[in-house]
Order: sequence, then C-alpha cells, then structure tokens
Amino acid sequence: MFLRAGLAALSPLLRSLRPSPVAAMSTGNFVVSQPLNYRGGARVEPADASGTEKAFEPATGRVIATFTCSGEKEVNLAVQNAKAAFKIWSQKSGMERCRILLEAARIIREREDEIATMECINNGKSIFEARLDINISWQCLEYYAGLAASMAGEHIQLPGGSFGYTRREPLGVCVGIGAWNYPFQIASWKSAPALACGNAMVFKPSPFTPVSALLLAEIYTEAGVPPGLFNVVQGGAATGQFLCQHPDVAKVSFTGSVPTGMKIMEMSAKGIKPVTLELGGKSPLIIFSDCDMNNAVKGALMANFLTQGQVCCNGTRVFVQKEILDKFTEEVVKQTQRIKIGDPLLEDTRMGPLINRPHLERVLGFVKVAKEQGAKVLCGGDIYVPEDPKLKDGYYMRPCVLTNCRDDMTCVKEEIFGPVMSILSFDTEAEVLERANDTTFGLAAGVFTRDIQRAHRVVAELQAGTCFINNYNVSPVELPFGGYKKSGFGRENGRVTIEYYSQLKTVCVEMGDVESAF
Ligand SMILES: NC(=O)C1=CN([C@@H]2O[C@H](COP(=O)(O)OP(=O)(O)OC[C@H]3O[C@@H](n4cnc5c(N)ncnc54)[C@H](O)[C@@H]3O)[C@@H](O)[C@H]2O)C=CC1
Repeated sequence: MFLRAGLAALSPLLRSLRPSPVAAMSTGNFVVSQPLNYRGGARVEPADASGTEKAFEPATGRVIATFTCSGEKEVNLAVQNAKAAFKIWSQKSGMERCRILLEAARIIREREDEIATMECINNGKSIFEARLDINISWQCLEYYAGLAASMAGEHIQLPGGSFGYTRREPLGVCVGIGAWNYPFQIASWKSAPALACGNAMVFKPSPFTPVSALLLAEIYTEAGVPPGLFNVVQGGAATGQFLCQHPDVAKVSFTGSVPTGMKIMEMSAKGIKPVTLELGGKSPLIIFSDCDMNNAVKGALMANFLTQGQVCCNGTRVFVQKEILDKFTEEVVKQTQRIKIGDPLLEDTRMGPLINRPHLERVLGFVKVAKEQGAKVLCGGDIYVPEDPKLKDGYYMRPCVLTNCRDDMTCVKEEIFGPVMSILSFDTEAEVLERANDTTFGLAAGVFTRDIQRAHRVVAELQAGTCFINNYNVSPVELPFGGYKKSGFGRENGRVTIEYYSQLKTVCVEMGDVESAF
C-alpha cells in the first residue's frame, strides 16, 4: 500500500501547509493515557492479559505506551460484544448503514489532522503522507457507504411459475488483523466493507502501532453504529491466535507477512473460515527506453520511498533498459539524495524514521549483504542522525539506491521493507518479463513506456494482482487491491470486496405441488 488516492488527492492536502489544529501534539511529548482496548462502544482495560507490550515513537525512540495484550477472556468478550451488535446491525437496511458510514467518513475528514498526527507519532511516516492515508481512509468509508445501499440479490424465474431468489447476507463477526505500516488505513479498509455488508468486526492492530485504531472505533460509535459493532483488542501472535481460533468468528482478514499469513490460513482452515490475505511482495518496476524519463524517475521514487520504503507493494526491483540505464540512474540518485529526512511532524519532511530499532538494523543488514554480494551503493544505506537533539535516538536511515545488482542477490530476491531500491538492467521485453515474474511474490508491478501496445501486452504477462502503467503506488479505493502467488488472495477495495464480506443465500420457491420421487 499505498498512496491510494493518487496525486489528484494531494491538492486538497497541500493545505497541509496550514498550521495544524493539533499543534500541542509534537514530536517528543505525546504519551498514551487512555485504555487501548475498545469494546461495547467504549475504551476499556482488558479483562485479562497475555503479556505486555511497549509502543514507541520511532522519531525519538521514546516509549509512548505500555499496554496489556488481550488474553483469551478479553478476546471472547470482544467477540460476544460483536455478536450482540451484529444482531442489530445486520437487520438494518443498506440505506441505514450507508448513512452511518457516511457520517463516520465525515468525522474522519473533520478530524483528519488529529488522526494523521497520531499516526505520524506512532508510525514515523511523514505528516504529509499520514494525511494522505487518512484521506484515503475516509474515501474508503464513503465508497462502501455508497455500495451498502445497492447490495441486492437476484430473482430467477423457474418453470410453472415457481421462482428462486438470492439474498446477499453478511458473514457475522469478522476479524481484522493489521500490519504496522498503515495502521489507520488498514483498519478502515477492512472495517468499511465489512460493516457495509452488515458484519461486525474485532480488529487487532500490530502491537507496534496500537493507537490510531481506537480513534476509528470512537468515530464509528459517534457516527451511530450499535455499541460493540467495531471492537479493538491489542497484542501480538497470542492474541491473534485467540481471534483466529474463536468458534464465533466467521472470517479473518489479515495484512502482514507471508509466514504469519500461512499460520492464519492454517488456523482458519480448522474452523472452515474464509480468509483474505494481503501479504508481502518484491515487485518489479520496468522502465523501457522510450519512457518519459521525468515521470519514470518520479515513479521509481514513488515505488520505493513512501513510508520509508515499508510498503508491501513497493516496486523494489527496478529493471531499466540498457540504453537509458546511466541517465536514469543518475537522475534517480540525484532526486533520492534530495529527500528531506527528519522529524516526521515537520511539514517539509518527506522521510521519517523506520518503525523500530530491530527493523532498522535488519534493513541496514540487507544493504551490508548487498555490498558483500557485489552491489554498489550509489547513495544512502546508512544511519542518519538528525541535527535536532531530541531525534538522536530515532530510527533514521538515508534512502538507498543499489546498482550492479543481479537477480540472484539477496537484495533482489527478498522483501527488505525499507528504503532500498535495487536497479537492474535489461535488453529485451521477453527477457525482462521472464525475470520480473521469477519470484514467489505477485503483489504489484509497474511499467513505464510511451508505447501503449507494449504497455498493455506487458501488464497482461506480469504475474501480479495490481499493475501500474506510467505511474506507481497510486490506486483509488474504487479499484481492487490484492496479490497473486504468495502475496495472498482475496481483495481489498473495489466492488469485488463485497464478495469477501458476504455470502449468498439461495431461496427456492415452489408455486405448485411437490413432485415426489417416493
Ligand atoms: N499486502 C498488503 O496489503 C500489505 C502487506 N504487508 C506485509 O506485512 C509485513 C510487515 O508487517 P508486520 O506487521 O511485520 O507483519 P506480521 O506478519 O509480523 O504481523 C502482522 C499482524 O499479524 C499479527 N500476528 C503475528 N503472528 C500472528 C499469529 N501467529 N496469529 C495471528 N496474528 C499474528 C501481528 O501481531 C500483526 O498484527 C510485510 O511482509 C509486508 O509486505 C504490510 C502492509 C500491507
């Protein structure tokens, strides 16, 4: 994910240069003082524990919250609350659900700065990007609010005046489990279609980013959903397992890594629960020599450096046709070196800290291995220490461009999940297609060319769930997003996601007498 709304959405956001109404919240002074669980329409302390976790402010390395991970009892209470709310919510008409979701979207929009600031403090992404995430989140609620009212079944005429019809019905209590890179947006993308279809949800954010899902929960309540319709439990693997194994949970929608996705699927299989898996990637971005160079360079930066490179669909394998390799590389390096790194709450910052110290070290480790395997670091790939003393313990690094890369190198094969772009060169279309598809992942892919026939021919061959032509990491909520191969299955966003949060009931109506075989 995801600069979902596209750059068109930037224009209203360029008012981001106005003073923030939440100016009191600045880097280095925020602490969480309220409970981080949400159940029955209110923040609550969990009823039991499966350990504690600390949440950090990546910009400073400060602890902003120490919280209790929800144990089995708390998870059970959240699911029971969701079940009770489901009874009320699922009886509402699509229009009634639509109105409440629209109101929630309106409140998110109104509180955009506050939510973005919170996201920025807990995740480390720049405030500029955090505002985009929140913008895309309320758009998602608006989109599914619109669909809620038009969900319908079919009427099918049968012989002798008999007929059948289908009802599109909700699943029940759905579980959402999120990653840390887009905390509020992931919670919105899962809950908006779930609620639009008439389901209830228990959401578990990543223990690294426990804060902003609570704001969404409060907003749903304020907008008028029944208490318990959207609940938040906190914790890591243990809490996630209680959720997946709960007999009253009807579906699990997961965003995270491939290894965890496999476990989620195994657990869900035992209860025959449908799953949506939004997993990792190592996506190719193919730059042909006939591209618009300016756009291709911008596209490569968009494909690699949003949210400090911690984006699942990033195009980190940048294949550049030989004729333009030098010119393209030179320009990419020049623009990468200009990226302003620092305090994520400052308006002109475009790259904040990575999520935590171990992850920063992991990413730097990938750069080290790349060098050992023969890659050349053209810029960055090292720790960055901002001048502001309060940021000295933050998790910053300089964005990195690697060249001299080969397809068998670790940096080209594995998901780094940090600001590290690997540039590879190619000669022909057939060759690059084969190399681009030579991966177990299949989340996204991109192509830059002025030749429209080639563009469509190439994307038709790319094994990826989301393809971009002459852009990257832009996709509006109207379009489905999801993976091929080990990047997962099921979709988020777009009309099709209704299929993943509802089930079809067939009703067969006899208008004559029963013709019995006995
Ligand atoms: N395809 C997509 O839409 C996205 C995919 N990702 C992928 O997520 C990964 C990074 O996110 P992380 O949070 O580090 O992933 P992760 O897989 O470590 O954790 C994701 C979530 O699963 C929970 N979890 C961990 N073990 C569990 C278990 N055994 N049972 C139930 N829940 C469990 C975690 O607490 C967290 O909430 C990357 O691989 C990235 O590509 C991230 C964002 C979007």
